[in-house]
Amino acid sequence: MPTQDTAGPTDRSRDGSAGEPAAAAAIDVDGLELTYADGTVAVDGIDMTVPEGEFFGFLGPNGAGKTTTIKVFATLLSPTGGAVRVNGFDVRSDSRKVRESIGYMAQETSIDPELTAAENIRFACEAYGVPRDEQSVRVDELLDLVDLADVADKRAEEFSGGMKKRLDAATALVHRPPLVFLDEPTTGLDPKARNRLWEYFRRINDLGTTIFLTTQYLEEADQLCDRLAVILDGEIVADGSPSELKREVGGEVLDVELEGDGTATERAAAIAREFDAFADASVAETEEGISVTAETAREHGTDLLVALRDADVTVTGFNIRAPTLDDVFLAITGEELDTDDGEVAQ
Ligand SMILES: Nc1ncnc2c1ncn2[C@@H]1O[C@H](COP(=O)(O)OP(=O)(O)OP(=O)(O)O)[C@@H](O)[C@H]1O
Repeated sequence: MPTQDTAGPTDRSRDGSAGEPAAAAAIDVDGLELTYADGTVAVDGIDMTVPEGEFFGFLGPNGAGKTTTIKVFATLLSPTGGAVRVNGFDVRSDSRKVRESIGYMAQETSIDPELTAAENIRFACEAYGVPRDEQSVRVDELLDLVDLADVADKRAEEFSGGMKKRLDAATALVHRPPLVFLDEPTTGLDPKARNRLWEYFRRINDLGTTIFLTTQYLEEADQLCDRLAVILDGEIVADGSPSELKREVGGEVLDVELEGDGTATERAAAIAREFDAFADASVAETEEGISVTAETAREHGTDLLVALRDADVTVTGFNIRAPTLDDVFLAITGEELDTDDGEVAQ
């Protein structure tokens, strides 16, 4: 987000024209709505507050409204309803100040493949108005931060997908913004490259930077985020820390593996739903069989297995475990989060 004069590295002053006091929230959202020109309601009245220093996750399937929301925060789209303050500045009336105080890593990398790693960062320094005499130090610092110092003089076109993403993350940090937006930064990366990026994001957050991350990967949200919100069809349907959300699912999960086709699964699911010992259970059909989440899953799990056997359903395996974020998602939406991995890059 190029600007001429940026806020200094540690300058978090709020000298907005209205002279507002310093806000403790990095992001404050009140009734945000975003309807596109063609009438698509992408964001349908969301409220949220992200305190400074937090690692916040915005989780949802494709098309839920994550990118639209992040674009409003980064002032690339203007809200059609509600109010949003970022680093204390209003996104409508103070958009320049918002842009100066944030870093934004978009879904598509913004690096120039013909430039070297160091040149890409230096270019970003110019674009963000980092003073010339500070640029060399900044370039070295950031190359170190994302472990690209040893390939500083290599052209980005020679880099793997994961290295390009790391370089892209570095370019979003040249002006040392207190808040960084990461829009699905690991989509399409293999697990190893993904893990490495997580390390850098943790490092950036440990240095005090607030992070707002969108992801369709439940494990990513679970591993990284202090708190998260789940968005579905433009509305926030759950929020809290990963452990709070898991607790809300209630009880434990009994996974039952079944022999046979979909008919056996359907019958088993029907039996589990009507099973008296499982009040308020949620039952999902999975690839292997069924998953039953209930307060009494541990206590009465074997009773269900007996009931299944009595109904001639063959159980080939079972396991009782604590809920994961997948179960949270399943409980909220009734569907597993279908992640479209796309191409896999190293
Ligand atoms: N420029 C646009 N004009 C009209 N509708 C749009 C536009 N951009 C996005 N949408 C629609 O708005 C809704 C939310 O899209 P958005 O890209 O914000 O979702 P997302 O959660 O980021 O998904 P993805 O992971 O696919 O990017 C979708 O229905 C999408 O088709």
